[in-house]
Amino acid sequence: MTVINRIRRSMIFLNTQRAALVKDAFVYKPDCVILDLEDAVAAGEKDSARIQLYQTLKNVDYQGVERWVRVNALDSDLINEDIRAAVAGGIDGIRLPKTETAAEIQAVAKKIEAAEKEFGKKVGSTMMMAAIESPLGIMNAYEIATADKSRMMGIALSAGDFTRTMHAKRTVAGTELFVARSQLLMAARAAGIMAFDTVYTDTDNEPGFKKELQLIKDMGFDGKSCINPKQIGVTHEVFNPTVQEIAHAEHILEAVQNSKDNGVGVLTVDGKMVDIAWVEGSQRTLKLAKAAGIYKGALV
Ligand SMILES: CC(C)(COP(=O)(O)OP(=O)(O)OC[C@H]1O[C@@H](n2cnc3c(N)ncnc32)[C@H](O)[C@@H]1OP(=O)(O)O)[C@@H](O)C(=O)NCCC(=O)NCCSC(=O)C[C@@](O)(CC(=O)O)C(=O)O
Ligand SMILES: [Mg+2]
Repeated sequence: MTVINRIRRSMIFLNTQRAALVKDAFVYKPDCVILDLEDAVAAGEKDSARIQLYQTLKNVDYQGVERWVRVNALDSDLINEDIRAAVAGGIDGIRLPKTETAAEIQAVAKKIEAAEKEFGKKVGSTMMMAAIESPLGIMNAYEIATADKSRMMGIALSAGDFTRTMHAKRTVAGTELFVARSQLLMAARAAGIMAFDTVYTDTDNEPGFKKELQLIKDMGFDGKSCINPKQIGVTHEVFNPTVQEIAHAEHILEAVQNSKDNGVGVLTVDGKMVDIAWVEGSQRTLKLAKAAGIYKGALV
């Protein structure tokens, strides 16, 4: 699956209403940018933000940073023009906010296909991701994740709207998000697509942000939606495999290979039991490290 064969630790929201924010965001080296036409843009500025979006996509070289557009929701009267401008500008993917059903993904995929045809783009070349922001969306996460097997790159949790619709309160521990995070992750893994965690709004609280990053990395998320450039470096730092994780993964792959040659199934590596079930995770660690430019070995 080519769409997920890429590292996406950080996706930073850029408010398309503000030219100064969108024109050189690539200098912060995020893995992806999300040019926002939805909630960051004031109601009276939607048309000018969309024009700004098109000009940006046409004129700014994002230097390899993947470019996504968060369009307005399917039930808005803005989404058709949002998709046309994004596709005409040559976007990599569309992020649909407030997704609740597979039918919504299929309806948006049709609109994207129509825009690809209208603007002479290869049909199927625009990826999609769904932001899930409500209990109904969480209940339908697997159907959403599998609604379009060729376009869907990932699903993302959006905690601001999720806690609103749950009548819940964001807490430091994140207890209110635990089930939603787990269910969204399981849906993504079962569908074979990527999973992204929600934004962290307390931008001056780096220790708190780091703790949340460690939690979601350990749970299995692929990356995080960000809102401020100062969140990018720390996101990469936490998501990148550590020196110890890289060394341990190498030891496992070498030891399992040797033990296979010697007819041994279970063994001890760095003091811990290991068998064939550890191989895939170790390969993933090394692939991630290679994609991040911190592993040059030949084991993957
Ligand atoms: C929070 C704040 C206003 C703080 O501003 P401040 O200016 O106080 O920040 P400072 O740190 O002082 O900025 C230092 C320098 O960086 C520049 N700079 C700042 N932010 C930048 C950025 N994003 N990109 C590039 N550049 C940036 C700034 O211009 C300055 O440049 P300079 O003046 O040259 O030094 C600002 O960050 C911001 O607007 N963030 C994006 C907010 C946004 O898009 N929200 C919508 C998406 S969430 C949502 O909708 C909820 C969700 O839907 C989520 C989901 O779906 O997942 C759900 O339901 O949960
Ligand atoms: Mg939201």
